[in-house]
Amino acid sequence: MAHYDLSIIGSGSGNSLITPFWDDKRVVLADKGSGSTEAFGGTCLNVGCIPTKMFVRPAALARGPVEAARLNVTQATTDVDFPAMRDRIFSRIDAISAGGRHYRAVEQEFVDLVSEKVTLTGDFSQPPFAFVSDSGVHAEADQMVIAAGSRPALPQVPGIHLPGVHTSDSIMRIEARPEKLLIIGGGYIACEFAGVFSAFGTEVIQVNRSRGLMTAMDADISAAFTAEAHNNWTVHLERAVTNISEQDGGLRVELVTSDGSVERHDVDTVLVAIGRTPNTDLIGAREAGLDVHPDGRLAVDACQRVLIQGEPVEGLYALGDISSPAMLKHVANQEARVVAHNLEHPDRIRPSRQEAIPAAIFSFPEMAQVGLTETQAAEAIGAEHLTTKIQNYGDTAYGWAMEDGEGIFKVIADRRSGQILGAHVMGYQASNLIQPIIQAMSFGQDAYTTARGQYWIHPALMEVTENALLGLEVPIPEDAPL
Ligand SMILES: Cc1cc2nc3c(=O)[nH]c(=O)nc-3n(C[C@H](O)[C@H](O)[C@H](O)COP(=O)(O)OP(=O)(O)OC[C@H]3O[C@@H](n4cnc5c(N)ncnc54)[C@H](O)[C@@H]3O)c2cc1C
Ligand SMILES: NC(=O)c1ccc[n+]([C@@H]2O[C@H](COP(=O)([O-])OP(=O)(O)OC[C@H]3O[C@@H](n4cnc5c(N)ncnc54)[C@H](O)[C@@H]3O)[C@@H](O)[C@H]2O)c1
Repeated sequence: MAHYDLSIIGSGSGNSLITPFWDDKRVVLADKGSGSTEAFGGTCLNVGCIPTKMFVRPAALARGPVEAARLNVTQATTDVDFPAMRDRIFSRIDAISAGGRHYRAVEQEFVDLVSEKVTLTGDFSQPPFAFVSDSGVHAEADQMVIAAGSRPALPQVPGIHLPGVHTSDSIMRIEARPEKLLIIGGGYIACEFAGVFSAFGTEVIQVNRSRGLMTAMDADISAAFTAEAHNNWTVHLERAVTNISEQDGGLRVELVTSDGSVERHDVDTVLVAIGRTPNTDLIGAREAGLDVHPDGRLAVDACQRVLIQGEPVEGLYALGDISSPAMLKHVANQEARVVAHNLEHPDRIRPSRQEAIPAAIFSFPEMAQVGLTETQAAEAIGAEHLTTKIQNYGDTAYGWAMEDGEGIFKVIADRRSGQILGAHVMGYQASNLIQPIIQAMSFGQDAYTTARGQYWIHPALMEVTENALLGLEVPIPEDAPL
């Protein structure tokens, strides 16, 4: 069996662990590949954040005439060339993926690349830690990082594997833009693709079993987004998919409503987006004795060390979707930076940052969030101690310029101290407007100091953020900035 200094499973965020520190050591990197092309480089690059947002941008342009009409400008989107767009996007992505594979496999002699599915094997209570590949390649190492990610969850309904039924792994490479697309799910992926394909002219039917969309977000944002989605594409709530079958060259999807009646929709394409499953089963984590949460995530301590019977194992780390409750690339990247440090400095390991984790959903409209929802904040410190402000984009100068009628920026703080507890945004550029709040929460700045301790460019859209902060009822110290 080959022996290495470092073994990594997963070429997404795991790939960034191979810093110059390892140049004179031996590293093995195993990856079975992502998506239908089994590409190197993980989810974000190949089937996740990057290609989706490369579709979101042209979708925003395709919607341009709607805003233009509000502003007395007549424009028309006359064509969306989906195949050309798809080929442009993936010609860039596939080249990056292939270059990354070549760099590790060929140019870096100290790295061995195993392009196969691997499974943990042997005793994991102490080093060396070993895996075996499907074809029988054995490798053991003094330190190991499990960064094997997650995959789309599939509902157990008949017809789920029919051609034409897609997940985010395959929908972006389809031959042609669907005429009629039924999307199952009401979370991040479902809402982003509903925004994209509806902008391209596809008839979108979004089906969710709960009473709203994006229900994990603050209730005000979830309600506002659900109302907007109803205006922009067809939304059917409180329905469960029970069957998918082939029908007249297309697909027939059967739904059961909350009162038990059955609905049928004939479409050409289905997208399933009901959450993601951590890949602990694919690596045989339970069989190797590693602690696994009930939801399938690997259990780790604050320093990302994997737990066995509640105790951290020295030199055995996990990061990203396989262990993190927040399946987000910026979270996986931060954890990778921490794990890279801990691998290189086992005598002074550090914890990963779990505070003020933000997220954005690049749908139409865009949404962003950081910190606690109002419900969570009330549970945490008592509703009587909260102050909240919902700032309409439309009540600021740039909002007038946009004739914006939908954008809202909600901020929540502790009225006793001015500590910001959370922010929740829906509207144009939500992912950017929220950044000063992320910064304030990360550096412990109170709401008033954040608002008045700096200039805000007038009349930029960022005045939405400033005004939201100024709308909170928080203490203003005597010597506060003016
Ligand atoms: C459609 C979509 C859009 C997204 N958009 C965003 C976004 O806008 N912003 C954001 O922050 N996050 C987004 N995410 C989430 C983000 O992509 C993930 O959180 C992130 O990529 C996880 O990185 P990772 O390194 O943990 O796993 P991955 O990048 O998934 O890497 C894991 C790798 O391990 C390999 N692997 C798994 N099991 C084995 C095995 N047994 N043997 C060998 N190899 C194995 C996999 O093939 C994969 O290549 C999106 C996700 C999806 C699906
Ligand atoms: N912009 C981003 O940052 C971004 C984009 C895409 C994905 N992601 C990450 O990927 C994760 C997975 O995304 P997702 O949209 O698949 O999951 P999600 O958890 O965001 O949403 C899942 C949705 O599916 C519904 N659902 C669950 N089980 C169901 C069932 N059996 N039948 C019908 N509906 C069901 C849920 O009610 C929910 O609306 C996200 O949670 C997020 O962490 C992030």
